[in-house]
Amino acid sequence: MNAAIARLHEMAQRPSRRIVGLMSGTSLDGLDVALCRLTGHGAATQLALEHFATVPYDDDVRRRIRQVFARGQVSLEYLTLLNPWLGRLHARQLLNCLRTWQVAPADVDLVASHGQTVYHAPAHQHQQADFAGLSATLQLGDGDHLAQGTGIITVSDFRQKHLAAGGEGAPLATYGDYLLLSSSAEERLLLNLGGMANFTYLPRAGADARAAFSTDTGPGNTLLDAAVRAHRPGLAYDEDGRLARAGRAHPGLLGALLDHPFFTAPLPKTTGPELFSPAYLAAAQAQSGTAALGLEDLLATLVELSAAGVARAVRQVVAPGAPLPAVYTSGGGVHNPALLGALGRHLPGAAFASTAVLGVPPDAKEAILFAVLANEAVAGQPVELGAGRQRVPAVTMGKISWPG
Ligand SMILES: Nc1ncnc2c1ncn2[C@@H]1O[C@H](COP(=O)(O)OP(=O)(O)OP(=O)(O)O)[C@@H](O)[C@H]1O
Ligand SMILES: CC(=O)N[C@H]1[C@@H]2OC[C@@H](O2)[C@@H](O)[C@@H]1O[C@H](C)C(=O)O
Repeated sequence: MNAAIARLHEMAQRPSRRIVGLMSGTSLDGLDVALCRLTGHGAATQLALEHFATVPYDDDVRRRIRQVFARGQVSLEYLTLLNPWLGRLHARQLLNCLRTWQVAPADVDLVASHGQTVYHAPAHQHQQADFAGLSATLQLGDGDHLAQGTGIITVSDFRQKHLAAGGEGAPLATYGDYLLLSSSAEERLLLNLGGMANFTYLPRAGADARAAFSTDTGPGNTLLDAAVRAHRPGLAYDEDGRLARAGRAHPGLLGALLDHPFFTAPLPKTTGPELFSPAYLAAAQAQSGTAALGLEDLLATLVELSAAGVARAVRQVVAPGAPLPAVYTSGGGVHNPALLGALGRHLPGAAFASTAVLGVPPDAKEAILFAVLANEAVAGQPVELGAGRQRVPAVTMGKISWPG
């Protein structure tokens, strides 16, 4: 028998596994690395986060990814080269983390690698008549290169199975959120404020699991970051929302931005920077006569847009007058008081807390979720949330690469 298959068989039967989750999100800020001890599987999964770090990308890495990121037309040669290059980069970044943490690669059971999304094309968003009705998504950072570069069996490319089973390839947070964070005490909304904003709705544990699902709600930080970069080259984002807090939202521009069918489309839905791009912003500015708006007012408006997108989606889940579920926030947006303030205004009466109070550090959550998916791929069963009603297919996800 292949030694890697024997190792997989052995680790699948063990009570616990040590899995490192890797996530490189749409903000291109760096690689999130979460070393997890996962005990059990399915509803019995228990998480102990041993270490977490975000390894920042330098300007050269960001420049290379931006050559293809969310672009309709790219050099096919460049894209082909970027795939193994990112796999090797992520392998080196992971090995550096393990060295710092004094963990031997041989003591890690699995790498769970999301890779870098470079294009997300849900059926409702792309305009390719040849592929009408087909959803697709592409993540780079090849798993074989990670396995070969680290010597650790690697699970990668999680989104393809979700697509193959009828989903949009995202959000995948549903599964891990459901397994780790359902509560019998309360209904929950787990709100992730990354480049895109998305949430998972969790009914009370023990109630009808078929109600659990995740959806994107629109932009999170992506347009804020793009505006800051355009007006203040050298700055990556609006630190602590200082610029946005100094501005006033422009109602005409906000109205033009919200006047997009994405915001009224039924849930669940996914999107990305392909739609919520500088071109979308420029069109709304032209329509509202706000092309010359100052940066502070522009950011104040974009913060309102992100919060309004979240609130509109929440209102599609929660019946009018019904109490709002408890909201737990994660992602880089938790560090932006302007965004949190806007959310408070758009969802009055909601109780907000960070996922940290649930034992999941907000910056580490997405990397942890991929470790959970890899744990299910090896030791679990397809997570059954109900017959695909909310496009949450009952599948295990990820492709397995072994070294050697
Ligand atoms: N101190 C801060 N003040 C304001 N904004 C911040 C701060 N720290 C992080 N952010 C925002 O968070 C972003 C990074 O968020 P995160 O790492 O969650 O995104 P991501 O995982 O790349 O996105 P996605 O979840 O869409 O894939 C930054 O680009 C910035 O906009
Ligand atoms: C295609 C893709 O990479 N989507 C990401 C992105 O970042 C946030 C949002 O858009 C979400 O849909 C998803 O990531 C999380 C981890 C998910 O799948 O749940």
